Amino acid sequence: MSKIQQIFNNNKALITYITAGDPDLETTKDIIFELNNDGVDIIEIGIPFSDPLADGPVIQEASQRALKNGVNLRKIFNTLESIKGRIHTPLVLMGYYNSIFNYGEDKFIEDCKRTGISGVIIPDLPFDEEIEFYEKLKENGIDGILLVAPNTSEERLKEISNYATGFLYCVSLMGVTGDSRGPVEYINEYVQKIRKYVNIPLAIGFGIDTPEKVKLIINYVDGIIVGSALIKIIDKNKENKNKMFEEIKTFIQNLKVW
Ligand SMILES: O=P(O)(O)OC[C@@H](O)[C@@H](O)c1c[nH]c2ccccc12
Repeated sequence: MSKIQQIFNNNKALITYITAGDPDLETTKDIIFELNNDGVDIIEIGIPFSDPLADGPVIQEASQRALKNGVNLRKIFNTLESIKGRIHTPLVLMGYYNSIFNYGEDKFIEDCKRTGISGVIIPDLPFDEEIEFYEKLKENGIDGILLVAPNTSEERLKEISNYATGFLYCVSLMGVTGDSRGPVEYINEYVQKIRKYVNIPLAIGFGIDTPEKVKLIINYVDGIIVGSALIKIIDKNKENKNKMFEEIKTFIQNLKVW
């Protein structure tokens, strides 16, 4: 059982997303330590990209800020290398396929392994577009985390169940990240449909930004993913890191309603 899957043993998981290099990589490092100490269960680290199709304005802007700072995958891996062994929370790298393709798939996998990355999420790379890549990840002990959306067919869920590892990322609505309409009222039905075919943990993300929302959905799922709301806290406090870490701590504590 992978490190990620173990997290879900008798435990609901709080998964948080940050964009690497926003506001800068040194701060990203400190934020990772903070989240690690605050009891976050899995940390998603986003590779900034110029054309982030699935992202709403908050994460788009975080990406822009990071890119302006010259952040790239090589520098992200260097940062990860420097904290290796000091973080117990599993780390998941999330990025668009273009960044990984340009970096080189094999080099990417090697560097994930070298820096202790537990999983990878590539929202624009369905498993059957690059089966070999996903198999290579698995051979190297890295979970290739797949996504489903409310319009994913039962046929497709069946196929996905053969490949999905770690947890399944269930997008809460047809939209982009940070869409505060999510999660939707049909969460119970949505999750039950998926569970008919998929027997790994289900985590839901997109639009989860308050403890009230978490309370509404936590009983149906195995984990929740929070991104934009955290990015807002980081951006708002970028001139005062102590305040940033204080606010992150409180935010995380309040989200853990279970
Ligand atoms: O920002 P939100 O609405 O809290 O959703 C999580 C999301 O940010 C994170 O998992 C994510 C960031 N970029 C993505 C692209 C596709 C899918 C998911 C993501």
